[in-house]
Amino acid sequence: MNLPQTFQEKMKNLLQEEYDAFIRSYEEEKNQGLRINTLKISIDEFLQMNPFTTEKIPWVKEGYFYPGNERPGKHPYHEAGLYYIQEPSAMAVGELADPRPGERILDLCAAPGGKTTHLASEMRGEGLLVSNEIHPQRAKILSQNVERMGIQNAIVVNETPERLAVRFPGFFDRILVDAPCSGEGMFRKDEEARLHWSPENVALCARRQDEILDHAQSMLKPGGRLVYSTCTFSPEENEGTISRFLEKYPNFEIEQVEVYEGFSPGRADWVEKAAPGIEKTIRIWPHLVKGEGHYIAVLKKVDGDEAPRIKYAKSKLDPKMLKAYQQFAGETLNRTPSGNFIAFHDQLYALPEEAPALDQLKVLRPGLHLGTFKKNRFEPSHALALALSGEDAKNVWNLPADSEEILAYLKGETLQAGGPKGWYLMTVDGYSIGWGKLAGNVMKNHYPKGLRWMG
Ligand SMILES: C[S@@+](CC[C@H](N)C(=O)[O-])C[C@H]1O[C@@H](n2cnc3c(N)ncnc32)[C@H](O)[C@@H]1O
Repeated sequence: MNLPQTFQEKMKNLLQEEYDAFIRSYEEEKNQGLRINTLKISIDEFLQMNPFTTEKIPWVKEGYFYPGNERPGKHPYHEAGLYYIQEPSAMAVGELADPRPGERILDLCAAPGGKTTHLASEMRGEGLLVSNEIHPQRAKILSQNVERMGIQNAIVVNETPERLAVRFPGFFDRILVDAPCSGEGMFRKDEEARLHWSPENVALCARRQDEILDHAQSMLKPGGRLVYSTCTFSPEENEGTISRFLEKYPNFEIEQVEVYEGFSPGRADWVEKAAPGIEKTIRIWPHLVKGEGHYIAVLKKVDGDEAPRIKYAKSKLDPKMLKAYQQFAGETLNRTPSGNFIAFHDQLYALPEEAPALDQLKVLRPGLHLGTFKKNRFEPSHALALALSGEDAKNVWNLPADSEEILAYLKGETLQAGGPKGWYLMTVDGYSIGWGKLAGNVMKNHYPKGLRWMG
C-alpha cells in the first residue's frame, strides 16, 4: 500500500520494534462490522434470522464481524434498520461513551451517524439526543440514517460548535466529540485520507480539535462526561489534544474506564507536557486487534457552573391538523408515538422529552417526523414507519426477505394485495420497512423515491 513516506518515518520513530508488525497489518484485509440496532430487534432475535456469516466483536455488545465477500449493506434488513454497518474499532466509542436512557446527550461531529445511532440504541428512546453535523450534505446523510434506524428521540442539526455553545451552556449530561482528524487510522480503507495526509494537515487538525473542545466543554453539566475520539495515530491529535485541554480546563479529569484487553494505553512519552493520567486514555492498533486505528479519551467535568435556564420547545398545532392526525392514528395505529407534537409548515413532528427551543438553529429533524398534512388528510412519513413495530399498526403486510415481492417493494413497484383499504405498515420478516396504501386489489407503494433500489 502506498503510504506517505513522512508518515512511515514518523510511525517508525514512535513504534520502534513494534513498527514491523504495524506496517504488516496494512497488507491484511480490512475488517468489516455490523452493529445490531436494538431499537428494532434484540440480539437473540437477530442471530436467529441472521443471513450472514458473522463472528462476535469482543469489545461491543451488539457488534459482529462479517466477511468481505458478503454484502449486508445491500439486504432488505439493512433498509429496515436492523443493523448499521460500522468499522469495528469505531464501535468501541459508543460502548465506552456508555450513554444512559433519560440523559441529554450531544454528538457534536455526528455524520454519517455511526456513533449517533449507537448512542441512540443504548438510550432506548428515552431522553434527548442532539446530533450535530457542520457540513450540510453530510448532515442530510446523518438525518437519513437516524430515520432508517427508527430513532425517535433525536434532534438533527447542522450547526457550528460555536453557535451551539451559545445556546446550550451547561445543558448536556454527556457529549461526544468524534473529531475531524488526519484519518491515519483509516488509511487501510480510505485512499483519500492517504492522499490528503501531510504534517501541516496534522497540525491544522490539532488546532481545530482544540477549538471544538473549547466549545464542547462549555455545554457540559458539572459531573458530566466528555468523550473524545479520533481515527488517527498522531500524538498531536490524541494525547496532545487531551493534554492541552486539561491544562486549560483543570476542572476536568480523565476517567478510568474498563476496556477490552487488546486495547492499549495512551502514551505519555509521545507528547511534551503529557497530562497526568494520560495512560488512562485508549489506543486501538490494527496490528493488535481486528479493527482500524482509533483513540478514545473519557473525561469528567468535576465542577463548573450550573446551567442557566434555557427555553424549551412548546407544542404548536392547528386544531384542524391535530384532527387529521388523530383520524389517521385512530384508523391505522394501535400505539401513537409520545412526545410534544409540533408542526413546521405542513410537517408534523413529535419532539423528544425536554426538547429545547430550536428557533434560529438549522434543524433538519426536530424529533420523530410523523407525516405531512395534505388538504384535510394526513400522510404518514417513512420515519414513522421505521419507528413502529408490527404490533403498533392495525394493518400489516409482511414480505419475506428472500421474496420477489420485497425486491419489487424496494424498487417502488405496486403490489397485488387484498384486504380492507387504507394504510399498511409494510414489514420484512416482521420488521417495519415502509408504508403501502391499499385500494382495490393494489398496494400503492410509499417507499421513498430517493431510497428506491435500482434495476
Ligand atoms: C470523524 S467524522 C464523524 C464520524 C461520525 N461520528 C460517525 O461515527 O459516523 C468528523 C466529522 O466532523 C465534521 N467536522 C469537520 N469540521 C468540523 C468543525 N470545525 N466542527 C465540527 N465538526 C466538524 C466533519 O464534517 C465530519 O463529519
